[in-house]
Amino acid sequence: MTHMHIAGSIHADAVQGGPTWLTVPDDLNELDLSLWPRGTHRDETGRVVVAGVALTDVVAEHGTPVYVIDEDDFRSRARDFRAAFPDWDVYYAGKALLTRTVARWAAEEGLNLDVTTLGEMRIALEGGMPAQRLGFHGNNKSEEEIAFALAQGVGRIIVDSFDEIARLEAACVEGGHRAKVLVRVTTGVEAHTHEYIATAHEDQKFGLSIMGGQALTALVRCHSSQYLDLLGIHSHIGSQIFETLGFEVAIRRTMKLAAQFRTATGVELPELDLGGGFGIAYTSADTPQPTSDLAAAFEEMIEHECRAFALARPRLSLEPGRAICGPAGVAVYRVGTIKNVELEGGRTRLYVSVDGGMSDNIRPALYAAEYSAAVANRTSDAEPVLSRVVGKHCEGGDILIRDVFLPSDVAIGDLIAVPGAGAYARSMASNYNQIPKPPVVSAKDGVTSTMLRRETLDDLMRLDVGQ
Ligand SMILES: Cc1ncc(COP(=O)(O)O)c(C=O)c1O
Ligand SMILES: N[C@@H](CCCC[NH3+])C(=O)O
Repeated sequence: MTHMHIAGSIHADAVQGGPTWLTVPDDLNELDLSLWPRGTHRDETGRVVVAGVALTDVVAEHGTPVYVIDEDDFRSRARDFRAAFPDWDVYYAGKALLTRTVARWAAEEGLNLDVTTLGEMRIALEGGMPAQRLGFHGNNKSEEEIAFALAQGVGRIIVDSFDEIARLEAACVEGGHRAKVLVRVTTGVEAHTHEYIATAHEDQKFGLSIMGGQALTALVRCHSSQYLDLLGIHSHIGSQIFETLGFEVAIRRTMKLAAQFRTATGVELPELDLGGGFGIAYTSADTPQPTSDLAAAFEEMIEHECRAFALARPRLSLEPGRAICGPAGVAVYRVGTIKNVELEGGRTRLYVSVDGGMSDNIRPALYAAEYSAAVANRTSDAEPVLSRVVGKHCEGGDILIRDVFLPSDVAIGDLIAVPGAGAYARSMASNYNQIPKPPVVSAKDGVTSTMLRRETLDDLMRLDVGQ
């Protein structure tokens, strides 16, 4: 895979040996506050403080690597969505980060929850999210998962295939249930994001195609089913998206589909879900829109398309994941070894190895995703050097941050803090190289509390039941 910047990029002051968007920072000790949980700062001794807790103290208690989630930051972003989209339903996408505590925060902030598996459903329910506020997704829901969802009274199931519609109807017959459904469609939008996280183009596994006609057929099929209550259309165009153009096209095409459905059945669909995908800043080159601007743009598009197709405004919903939990999270690693590697042209690159890597954050390896970092335990007046933060796995591609400026005196034992780490890092973690997964700790008003404990080697050994 070629290296690409998957979000916005700037092309100023290209750094020799670095990507075009990277600039030499004026002051490494200064944190770019657009990347960190709200209120993050350095204290008088230079330590990075998140939610009133110095990361050195978090590490003293919980070790490294550790994921720290600022509770107030998470809640405030949830509230931003509620305030910006007051009469919409906001489903927090649990795949980004889900623990029972996180489910409780979402429930308390008035969010609903998007779940994709039995495991996510169980954690959501045990965290106190009422079943009727769950939206159940997935392109291959099992009979067991469907039966569980129906028995719990999950609020809506987003169907993704004709096979699933039949499976769902069979489960309704078997359990004596009815199911509320939305049909996930592909709008053909080529979202501007990494190929692996774009989901509205035709040639991929999710949804039923509007262009190919399957979306309308599925809607009519669900509408005529005696076991299903069809609520509407669901579209999710992809993730880490900065431009509203893709959403505009998706809104136009889903509204047109709703109009075609009305022509076919005489019925107007009551709901439209536009999915998630709102991008966040991982580096200073990323400039996401404020949630309120997004909302204004969405409202304008909806109003326009409703008028164009003479449709009543449907009940609307969104599914932001990353935009709520991503900026709330910071990953903290400890530096273990440092190598100065000579490159062509007499240049060198500092390889800084930390005690985690692709097992706790696969995003750089999977999507060439970029991050930034700061030394969290102290300030430094040393000059900035172009560095590469790498993990401890047996893969050359085990790179956490391909290009980042660190102080030239970065040393063994220093703490490297990575902002924007709340979404899709710990939730996508693996045990590659038999590395136990790191803990997730919440922080609020100077106090930390463990949400997910660190896995232990004993946990891993217990799985190995062979002789
Ligand atoms: C159906 C659906 N909804 C919502 C999301 C959440 O996306 P994001 O975290 O980018 O907001 C995803 C993941 O991309 C998804 O697949
Ligand atoms: N996991 C992806 C986004 C896709 C998520 C789910 N549809 C990421 O880290 O960016």
